[in-house]
Amino acid sequence: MRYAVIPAAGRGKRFGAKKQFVEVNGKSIIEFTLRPFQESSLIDKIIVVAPEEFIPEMETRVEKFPKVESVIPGGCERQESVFNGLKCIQNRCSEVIVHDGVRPLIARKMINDLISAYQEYGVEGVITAVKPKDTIKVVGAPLEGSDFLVKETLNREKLVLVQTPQLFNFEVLLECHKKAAEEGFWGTDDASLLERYGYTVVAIKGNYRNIKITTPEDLEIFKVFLTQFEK
Ligand SMILES: Nc1ccn([C@@H]2O[C@H](COP(=O)(O)OP(=O)(O)OP(=O)(O)O)[C@@H](O)[C@H]2O)c(=O)n1
Ligand SMILES: C[C@](O)(CO)[C@H](O)COP(=O)(O)O
Repeated sequence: MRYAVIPAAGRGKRFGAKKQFVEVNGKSIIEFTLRPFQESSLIDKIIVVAPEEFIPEMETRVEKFPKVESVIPGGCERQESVFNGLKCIQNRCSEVIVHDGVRPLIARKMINDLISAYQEYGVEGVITAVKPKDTIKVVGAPLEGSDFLVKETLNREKLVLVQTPQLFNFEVLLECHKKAAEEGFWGTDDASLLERYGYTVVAIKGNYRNIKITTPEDLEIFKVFLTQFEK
């Protein structure tokens, strides 16, 4: 059984609102995100993770997606929200795709590519990533009046910008989440937990259009990409 766990329990501090519920053309961001999972024949069930006090609102938003098995409460951090999702499908799932609720431009092809790569490479995790286009520097505490003190420049040929969806062997991901919780380790994505505990993760090409709506300008970019998506 292949589940998708969709963490959508963020508070939207950087955006200034719960962006998963923001509407564009009469549809909320979470609805855009769920559609390809609902329509994919390769996904059996979906778990949506929501802020506890917004579970009723989320349940209304997901009514038109019959694959959504349940809407469950999230935690303080994204990692805790995903962990809650994993715990509720324990013993019923062999593979799990984790995808941010606020990456609404995921295409069905990306889900297919991820699953094909997982089957082809036989590794514990497959993620999606794109190459950085800008120069990336490490910074330290700012000098007075500046924003950052520049320390060094990284070789971008060795870097990728990681997206979701990410696909994992369910038991491995659950075990890694348990260990991380015990150790108090917090990763900014799920693959970082597998890396920490010695499992193999490979990356396949993501898509520059698969943006994460984080700050208000991302919503403007989403609207532009959406017009192209729907053409
Ligand atoms: N405790 C949390 C925090 C985040 N998320 C989800 O993880 C994804 C990526 O999180 P992010 O973009 O950081 O969203 P927010 O946490 O809402 O943003 P901020 O950090 O600005 O509050 C989003 O789908 C978000 O809803 C979650 O399920 N539980
Ligand atoms: C998981 C993720 O989308 C990969 O890029 C990202 O790390 C989530 O970060 P956020 O700060 O929780 O939005």
